[in-house]
Amino acid sequence: MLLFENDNVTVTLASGVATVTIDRPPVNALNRELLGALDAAVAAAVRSPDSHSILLTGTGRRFVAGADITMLAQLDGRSAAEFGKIIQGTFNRIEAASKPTVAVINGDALGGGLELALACDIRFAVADARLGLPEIRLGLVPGAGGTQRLTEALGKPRALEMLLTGTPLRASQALDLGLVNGVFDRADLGREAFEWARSLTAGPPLAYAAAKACVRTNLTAGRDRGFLEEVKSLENLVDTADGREGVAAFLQKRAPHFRGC
Ligand SMILES: CCCCCCCCCCCCC[C@H](O)CC(=O)SCCNC(=O)CCNC(=O)[C@H](O)C(C)(C)COP(=O)(O)OP(=O)(O)OC[C@H]1O[C@@H](n2cnc3c(N)ncnc32)[C@H](O)[C@@H]1OP(=O)(O)O
Repeated sequence: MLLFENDNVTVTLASGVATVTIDRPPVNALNRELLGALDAAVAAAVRSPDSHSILLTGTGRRFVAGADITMLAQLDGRSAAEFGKIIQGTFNRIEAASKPTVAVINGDALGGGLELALACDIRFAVADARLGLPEIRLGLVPGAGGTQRLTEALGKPRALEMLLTGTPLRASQALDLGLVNGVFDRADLGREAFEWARSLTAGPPLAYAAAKACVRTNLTAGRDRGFLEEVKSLENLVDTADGREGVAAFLQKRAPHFRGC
């Protein structure tokens, strides 16, 4: 089932999994039009009552090779800052999506491409993918959240090593460092990622959103606020049908049936 379609982005829905596919040959480079379409596509996936998890991937043998450098060359300082705010906004909305998001890294994820993957909750990569932030080699710095999210993911020394050298990680190195959750051969990546996402579809949507909010609160407002978010989430969840259903199903020794309310 097709949830969204435009020149460069489509969203299909199958078995409760929405798949957002970026298609802008030759390397899925990001420009304003693609970011607008990506924003609308992810919003459609989040809005659909039939999607319970969201995959983001690219066509061809590259995930996303970053912002469109040809477009960047036309920018001055003010328009560069404007573009930075646009791309940060899109990626922040992806990070804040109420449903689990999975980056299916089907090839090189460089610059804005890795920044997009970093905005997702889970990352699976194909074995020959490279993941890096080469902006320093352009005399720039990542402007779509990469300096923040890479540091959160790897810690300051490893993040600065990647930021200052611009040298990408191979997928196996990214796995060893915990930057990705899994690495697969190209023939297996799509199926493995889809099955992982589908495994979540019978789960409790409200609790998924709450778990993501708790983690995000720690990252944005600190640990103490994160503890408070946990307590607030439990207070809200326990008064929902799903919050009662999970415990009742356990005590009745049956599978729970969560309905997202
Ligand atoms: C002077 C004013 C500057 C103003 C700057 C303003 C900045 C504001 C930014 C705010 C938001 C920041 C977002 C983000 O942090 C910034 C970025 O993402 S910068 C880009 C980072 N990415 C890269 O540096 C990757 C560059 N590409 C490569 O390393 C290689 O191309 C590759 C992807 C590893 C593939 O290599 P190859 O297989 O050898 O193939 P080619 O190199 O020949 O490429 C094939 C084809 O694709 C074109 N291309 C590749 N990458 C890009 C790209 N990012 N944008 C546009 N086009 C790209 C390449 O030119 C080839 O085209 P062809 O020659 O065939 O027409």
